[in-house]
Amino acid sequence: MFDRLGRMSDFAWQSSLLGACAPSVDEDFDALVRTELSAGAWVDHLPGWLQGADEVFATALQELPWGQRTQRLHGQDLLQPRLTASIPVADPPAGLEILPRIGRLLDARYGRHFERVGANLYRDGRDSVAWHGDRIARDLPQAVIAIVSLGEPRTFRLRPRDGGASIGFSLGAGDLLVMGGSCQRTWQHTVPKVASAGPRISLTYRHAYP
Ligand SMILES: O=C(O)CCC(=O)C(=O)O
Ligand SMILES: [Fe+2]
Repeated sequence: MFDRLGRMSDFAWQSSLLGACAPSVDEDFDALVRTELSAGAWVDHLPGWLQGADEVFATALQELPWGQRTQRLHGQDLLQPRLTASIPVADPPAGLEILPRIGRLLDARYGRHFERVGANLYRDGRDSVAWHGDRIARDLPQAVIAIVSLGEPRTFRLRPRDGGASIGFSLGAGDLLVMGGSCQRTWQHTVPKVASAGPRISLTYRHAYP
């Protein structure tokens, strides 16, 4: 797996040279669009919220403690088809000070205290996450999970847990997508495999689940 990661380091180094600008976000969340889903679930999308996403991508790729974890499927422990890392929002690695700034803005807007960032690295189109509701939030009546997308675009899909048509969002560099209400209980989401894709990192902000 690390040769796949190695190739990406070159990509990150190049994009940080090309696109360097100090990262910032729009504090007013102008241009945010909410989609009401069924059963009290909703999803917010704000394209291009984070300016300087390429620099954040490059730093996150270098500095986060990436690992490939296993998941139990049909009685077998299988490697997950993506790399992951988890850090406290308040204490990011050097160069990622934008992460707590984003956390404070999300806290204020969504009325939660986002404590941890779960980062996911989709090295190419073979990496993915299957249909799921986030386990930690599945038993809560209401939960908010905010995702900031970095790197190359990938499709993020949502579908009602009980069946029905899915809806898709193309998440590009700097996009914010927030799932709320009953979304983790009554809907599922996925980032499906695709024939070809460049590397993407998602930063998933999660609050405490008492
Ligand atoms: O990468 C994404 O946009 C989604 C990640 C996700 O659903 C998860 O980590 O639970
Ligand atoms: Fe998820």
